[in-house]
Amino acid sequence: MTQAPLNALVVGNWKMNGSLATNATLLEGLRAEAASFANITVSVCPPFPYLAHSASLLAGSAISCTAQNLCHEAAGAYTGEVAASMLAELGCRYVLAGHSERRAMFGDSSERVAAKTRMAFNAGLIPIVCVGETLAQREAGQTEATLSAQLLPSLASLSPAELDKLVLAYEPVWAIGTGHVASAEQISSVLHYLRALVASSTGQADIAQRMPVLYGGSVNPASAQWLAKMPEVSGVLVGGASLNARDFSEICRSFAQGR
Ligand SMILES: O=C(CO)COP(=O)(O)O
Repeated sequence: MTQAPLNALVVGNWKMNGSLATNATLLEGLRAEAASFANITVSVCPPFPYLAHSASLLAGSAISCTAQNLCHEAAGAYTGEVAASMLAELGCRYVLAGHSERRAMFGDSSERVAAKTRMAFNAGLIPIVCVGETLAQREAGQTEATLSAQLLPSLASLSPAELDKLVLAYEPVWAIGTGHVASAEQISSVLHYLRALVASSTGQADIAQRMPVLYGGSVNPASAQWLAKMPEVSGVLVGGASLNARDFSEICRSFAQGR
């Protein structure tokens, strides 16, 4: 398997946490450390109401904002939803699509995630499509079938140019917020499978080989040290540890030094 691109991507998913005051402290702390991870791409995902504020606090830095979700339609009568174009206007570079919490709690089917992926590309955003199996699915030997069913609809409508920009995130549900990081062997096997799946379903083997695939699930400064040394891991999607400037900076630094 060819090595993933060297420039790692580390994304901090704040989920539904934060306030104007704590976000300012967190981002100030990150900016103070940013020089130590300048050779990688770092992005944070504030909740929607804080995107503009966070983007203004990050102005002039290399750290970007990613949105946690987007609407599956472009505009119109979708009360409570946020369009991709709005996120682009606020300066978001990436947007998560299909996070397991959205799939499990908010009805994001794989077809809906595919529509969100399309909306993201239409607005010039880069979608980070998240996939991951539950413990029951893993124990039943259904990991690959689950990931395939989650991902294939999103791949179906993409042009080769779009496919070449797509980012995937493998987040096993049983590893999220549990303190239980997947093993290097488990991650390696799934990331290999995902790149093979992209290659076989799109016919774009070269793009599949270089497609960035992140790992997420209880990443902390200690696990980031060995994750950063895995060539097939293009970066990480960090939840809890991204709420602490020191921990998140340390994770970013591991990837900056490991590349
Ligand atoms: O869901 C995640 C990131 O999107 C992972 O969350 P934790 O790092 O808190 O396990």
